[in-house]
Amino acid sequence: MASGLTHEQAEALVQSHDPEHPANLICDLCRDFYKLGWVTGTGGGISIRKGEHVYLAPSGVQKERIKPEHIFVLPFAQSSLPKPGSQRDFLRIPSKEGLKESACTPLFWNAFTMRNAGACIHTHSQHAVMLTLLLPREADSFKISHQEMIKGVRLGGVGKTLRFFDTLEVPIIENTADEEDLTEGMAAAMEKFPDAPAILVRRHGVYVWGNTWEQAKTQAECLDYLFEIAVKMLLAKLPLVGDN
Ligand SMILES: CSC[C@@H](O)[C@@H](O)C(=O)COP(=O)(O)O
Ligand SMILES: [Zn+2]
Repeated sequence: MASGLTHEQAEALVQSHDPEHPANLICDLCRDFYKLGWVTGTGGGISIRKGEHVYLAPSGVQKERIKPEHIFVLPFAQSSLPKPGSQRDFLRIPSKEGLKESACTPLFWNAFTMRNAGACIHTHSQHAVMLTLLLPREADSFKISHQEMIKGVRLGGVGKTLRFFDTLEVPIIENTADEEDLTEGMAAAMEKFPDAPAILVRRHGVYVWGNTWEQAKTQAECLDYLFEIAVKMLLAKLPLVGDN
């Protein structure tokens, strides 16, 4: 293997009895996310960075049925965004024929490099998608205030938690034909909105990150709740910002 690891060393990267090991967690969390409708039909997923290792699910597979032996591992030490395919310097590639790393890899990498995130979740939640359809076509962000669940979201996804009287703003970017082509748009939105904890992708879903997998998960839950209630508020013609 290009990484210089022996086969045994590479396999040891994904083999652990610890349920909190990233390779076990990705499988476990994807099963939970599937039940929420976040990763059905192979879409969506989660990547975890632990120290210098980034753990990734395979592309185009039933995410709720992934096993630890299907997990890819990349070194985070690669300073620039890893290029697709062979140019990526994997520490571990699954032996199962035909598996390729998630197409979301460069988007997860945005969260790791630009926010120093420890995990990034991508969902195809219908709450996120409906919200992007109900907001005006020209809107480049979603804003909401005066909701208790805003307090579960962190500044920039990794900073201090927001307060009840803060307005949460999540940028919206346009979808592209291929997942990888969202990479630059996501990075540009993260630069323009440094306080945003997530990026909505119109007609597609959302990317949410956090310092740890626990924080990424709870923030994804708070945001999904806020997207859902915002959809209901818009349908009820209630304003999203303010307490009238
Ligand atoms: C229903 S297919 C959706 C995918 O193309 C994509 O949007 C996605 O989120 C998952 O990409 P994947 O490469 O399977 O991890
Ligand atoms: Zn997707």
